Amino acid sequence: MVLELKNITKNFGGISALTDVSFQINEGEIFGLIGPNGAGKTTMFNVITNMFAPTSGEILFLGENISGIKPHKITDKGICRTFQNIRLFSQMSVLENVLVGAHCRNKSGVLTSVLRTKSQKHEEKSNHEVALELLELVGLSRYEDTIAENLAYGQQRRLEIARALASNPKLLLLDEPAAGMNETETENLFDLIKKVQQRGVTVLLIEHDMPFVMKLCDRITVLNFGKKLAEGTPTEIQNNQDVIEAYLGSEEDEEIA
Ligand SMILES: Nc1ncnc2c1ncn2[C@@H]1O[C@H](COP(=O)(O)OP(=O)(O)OP(=O)(O)O)[C@@H](O)[C@H]1O
Repeated sequence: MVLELKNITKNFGGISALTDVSFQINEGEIFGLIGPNGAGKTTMFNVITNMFAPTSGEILFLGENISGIKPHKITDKGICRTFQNIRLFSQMSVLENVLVGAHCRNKSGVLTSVLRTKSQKHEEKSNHEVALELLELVGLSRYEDTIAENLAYGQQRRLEIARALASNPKLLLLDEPAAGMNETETENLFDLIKKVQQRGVTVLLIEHDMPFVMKLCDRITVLNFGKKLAEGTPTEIQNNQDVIEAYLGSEEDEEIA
């Protein structure tokens, strides 16, 4: 098991964003976290990455309790995320963006950086190789020198995934990766996430595009008003009466089936 969330509750003042939510993600799964607006999905990502601590509950990553660990240490442990809004270094090149992500996997400290030791030069070389390989994976090889902000929207999203993968995560969290994408971009994203899975990375994603989620995910947890409403395979979720009612009752323009 890669991730185990045990009875997670998160309160913001009087608001309970998450109430007693538990679920587990197995190694190699693509796991979907869905639910109407305000259901608590992003809060769950923030709790997993320790942007803030849960009010109560436990997070186990590869069997280790990671509650309370600093966010940058979470990356070292092997969890990396993308955000709802694109957060690239817009004035840096495509390759440089991925190299920044690769920096997290380095062992060199400040002194070795200054002295440019043999081991650091070796690290730089291997970072460069890894970055090029990841650009190939996400289909951006020929844009390595392009300034990130000049990429098309779907390409920027794929670059974010390459940057996240550069830290060599075991678990990748994707927050609405298909948001704002056209049909072709969404299809490319689908293929990319499958390839990420084939590399042995476990994926947890939040997504509102229901056909995309249902086709892509191995299992899904549904949140509603901060509580777990259902969990199961895409088929089980699509046929779950509580889920259907929650979505029919929401004001969103999304359908579960
Ligand atoms: N930092 C915060 N401070 C106060 N309230 C918050 C904070 N973050 C989230 N909330 C509240 O927690 C609840 C859950 O929000 P959250 O953003 O996790 O939902 P969501 O499922 O990700 O929604 P969406 O699909 O719209 O992104 C909401 O009522 C929200 O207003």
